Amino acid sequence: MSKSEPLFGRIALIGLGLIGGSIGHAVKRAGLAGHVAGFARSKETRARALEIGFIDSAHESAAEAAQDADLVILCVPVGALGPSAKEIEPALKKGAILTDVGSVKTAVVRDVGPYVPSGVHFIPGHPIAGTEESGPDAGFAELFDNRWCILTPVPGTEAEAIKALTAFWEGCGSNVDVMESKHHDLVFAIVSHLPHLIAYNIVGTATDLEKVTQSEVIKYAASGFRDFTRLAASDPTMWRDVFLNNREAVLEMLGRFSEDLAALQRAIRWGDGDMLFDLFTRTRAVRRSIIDAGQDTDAPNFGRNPTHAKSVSKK
Ligand SMILES: NC(=O)C1=CN([C@@H]2O[C@H](COP(=O)(O)OP(=O)(O)OC[C@H]3O[C@@H](n4cnc5c(N)ncnc54)[C@H](O)[C@@H]3O)[C@@H](O)[C@H]2O)C=CC1
Ligand SMILES: O=C(O)C(=O)Cc1ccc(O)cc1
Repeated sequence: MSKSEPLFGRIALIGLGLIGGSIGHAVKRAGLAGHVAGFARSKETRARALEIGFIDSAHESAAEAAQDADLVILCVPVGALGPSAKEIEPALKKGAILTDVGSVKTAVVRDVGPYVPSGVHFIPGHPIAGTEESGPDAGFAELFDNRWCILTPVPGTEAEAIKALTAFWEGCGSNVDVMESKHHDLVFAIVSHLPHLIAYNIVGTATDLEKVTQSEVIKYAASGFRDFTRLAASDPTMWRDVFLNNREAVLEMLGRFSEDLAALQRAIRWGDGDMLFDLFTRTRAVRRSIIDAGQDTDAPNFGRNPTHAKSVSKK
């Protein structure tokens, strides 16, 4: 990513964890802003963000960080987006773009929408990139490279504002798609939210088993189970908020999933090998399609902080 004329004079990051931090790093890498202002609730997080250098100024209130900003990005858990928007409402300047990075979109339109002053362009967003880590040290500039970022503007949003936010995410390394918020929530219920729920559940079930001790689960964990433990290590607050705020779509997908699981249960009970073989053949092809589409989960930066990877390999 080469540096060019900044797209925005002042950017405000509200929330300085994995996503806020990664945006800060990506902005610095590509020179997308003249100044990056940051807000986090804790003094330690603000100090750490300044020390790492992904923000230029740290502020004790979200409103102070958002003051005079051309682009304000809410990077807090979904349940905290509404209260954060309420807090910054009086500080937002006319013509500014307000966006977020929440994993759920319909609830964000509902919760943030009422606090958008006239003349401010509100465009909900969702970068499809992340890891199981959180906090200011988890962020890294490459997180968004070749990943999708979905924008879900409400009808009537100015095209120029959507264009500017698209250019921003492209500057961070992403490819941008636009879709309707309800559709977004349905798609991500199956490709992201349900997989996390299944991971939380299987890891919970395994560690609850009476006859298999927790130490045996840890000792003999095969790679399939290990993959689930990575997802199940994701931030509890973030994922609680995702499930509480995408309830309908997740329950819809969970209903379908349970029916399909019952069919598998029946096939195993009745020794229906053909059914099992046919399904496993179809699912194997899906993995190949993902890799062919360039979304290779084994790519070096998928779900990995390269800084951490380096420090681990040095040991
Ligand atoms: N972690 C991931 O893989 C991805 C997360 N997202 C979304 O990004 C957002 C942020 O997630 P992360 O950066 O991963 O989380 P994080 O836990 O690393 O950072 C969250 C930040 O929000 C602050 N915060 C937490 N509760 C707050 C509250 N009630 N009021 C004000 N500030 C609060 C924290 O102090 C921290 O600065 C979430 O909405 C999540 O759905 C989107 C894509 C991927
Ligand atoms: O770590 C993983 O495997 C992820 O799935 C990352 C992720 C988590 C939540 C999102 O809304 C988008 C991406």
